[in-house]
Amino acid sequence: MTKFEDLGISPATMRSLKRMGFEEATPVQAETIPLSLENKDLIGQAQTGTGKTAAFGIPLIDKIDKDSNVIQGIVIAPTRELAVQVSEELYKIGYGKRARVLAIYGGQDINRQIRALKNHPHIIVGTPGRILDHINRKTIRLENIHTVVLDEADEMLNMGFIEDIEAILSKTPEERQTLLFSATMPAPIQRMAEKFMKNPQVVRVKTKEVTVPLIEQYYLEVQEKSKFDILTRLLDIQTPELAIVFGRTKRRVDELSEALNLRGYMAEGIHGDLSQAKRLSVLRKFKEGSIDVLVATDVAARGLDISGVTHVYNFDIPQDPESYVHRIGRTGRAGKEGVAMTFITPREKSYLAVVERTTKRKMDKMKPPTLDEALEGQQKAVLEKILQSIDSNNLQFYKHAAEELLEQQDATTVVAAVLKMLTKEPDTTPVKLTEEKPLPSRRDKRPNNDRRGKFDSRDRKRGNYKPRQGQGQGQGGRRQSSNNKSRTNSYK
Ligand SMILES: Nc1ncnc2c1ncn2[C@@H]1O[C@H](COP(=O)(O)OP(=O)(O)OP(=O)(O)O)[C@@H](O)[C@H]1O
Ligand SMILES: [Mg+2]
Repeated sequence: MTKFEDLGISPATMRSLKRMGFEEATPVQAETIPLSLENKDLIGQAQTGTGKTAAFGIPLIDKIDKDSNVIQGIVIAPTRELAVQVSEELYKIGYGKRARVLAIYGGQDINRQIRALKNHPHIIVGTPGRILDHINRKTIRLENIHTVVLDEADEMLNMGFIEDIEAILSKTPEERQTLLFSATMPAPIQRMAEKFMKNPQVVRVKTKEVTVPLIEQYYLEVQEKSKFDILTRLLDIQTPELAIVFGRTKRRVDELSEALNLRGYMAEGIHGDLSQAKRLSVLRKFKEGSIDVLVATDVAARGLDISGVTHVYNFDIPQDPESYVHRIGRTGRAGKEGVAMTFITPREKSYLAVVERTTKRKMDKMKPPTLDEALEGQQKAVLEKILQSIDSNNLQFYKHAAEELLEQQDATTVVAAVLKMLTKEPDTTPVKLTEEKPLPSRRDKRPNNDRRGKFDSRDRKRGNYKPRQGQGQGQGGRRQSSNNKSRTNSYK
């Protein structure tokens, strides 16, 4: 275990860390902070939820000249929600030093951002499209930048974002420090990244698995049309504290959240077509627990740190194995446990092996639960609640009525009636879900014993390499149009 004191961090930042309750550095922090303080370029790859934000944030803040009124560091993140979250964490890290951090992202009034920029932030955290807008309007100047961070670097350098990133980097000084962080770093992306960097040190925290060992991983073989009933049964049995259900498209997310509400779950959806105000309010409600199921496209797959997420359900298998790693990484964070369940339709079965090859871990097969099992699950949840209520020992007011009832009926009958009343019977209200096309079957396209590498390159040449559909990262036209381009990190 490494103490922050031993990493060469300033007393002002140490004060912030103390206030945040950080006692020891996580492995990725211990390895990268000293290098970063020496201004080395870095590629940092470490599992989800292991503190990469503070790994780049602590040295970034520490190197700020507080008395200078220019922008000195810039962090680029793929989604608006992540930009907000990272800026909040940097604000906390910079609290001791009184560093000024500003988030600028699409969907927020640009004039408001221009006014905020007049307060001379030291660090900007933003999404690529909006940062470029400000550069073009000359409302931000990057000539005094000493550090550029690409959070979720592989996502930032995939085909959808690369042009924006190149444009931003070209406006920063040559001698800048460039830091790239992500839980995944496919080799082609890493090679591309190194072009932007000077002798980058690659720090990979040595662990066997790409995913977090504390996340239990299951898959269920299901027919497309039975997915929804199975999802609700799982929710009834597993009774997550907070759950995220990932769907492939925006339409899917809308339909799923509506269907969940019809069956009595408190669910809301988040995707790139919603207004920014709506996106932030859904996320806030989820964090506060006033909704307990968040239905999301991959817009919520990366970086979001929401404590209390105990379960992730991949209602649709993700479009690339990296996305699987990030989606399930919304649970099992900062040493907590989590459960991830992935639905696989018969035609998509070959993708399972690809995901497992990427994560270097086998998923356990789970049988889809039956209605009776769902009922049992709900009953168990009620029993637990009753036991909790007994523990809280606040029952005096009810005891007289209980005694009267027990004079008329035997105890087992009374308790059974109470259980029946409290148990939510599995709801089978019919719902409408448009069927989602399965990912193209890998087997169908691979003639004879052709190995995957060949399949892959041919597929790419034909332009038949599936871009992500409809997840809309909310970067405005730029991102939308680039969505049609192929990604470099899809299933290989
Ligand atoms: N040294 C530390 N001690 C205690 N908690 C920490 C420490 N470092 C980070 N954390 C907390 O751990 C959680 C996860 O951190 P963070 O979001 O930076 O993970 P990440 O590695 O960026 O994950 P992802 O790959 O999903 O983006 C956060 O709530 C953060 O505040
Ligand atoms: Mg992160």
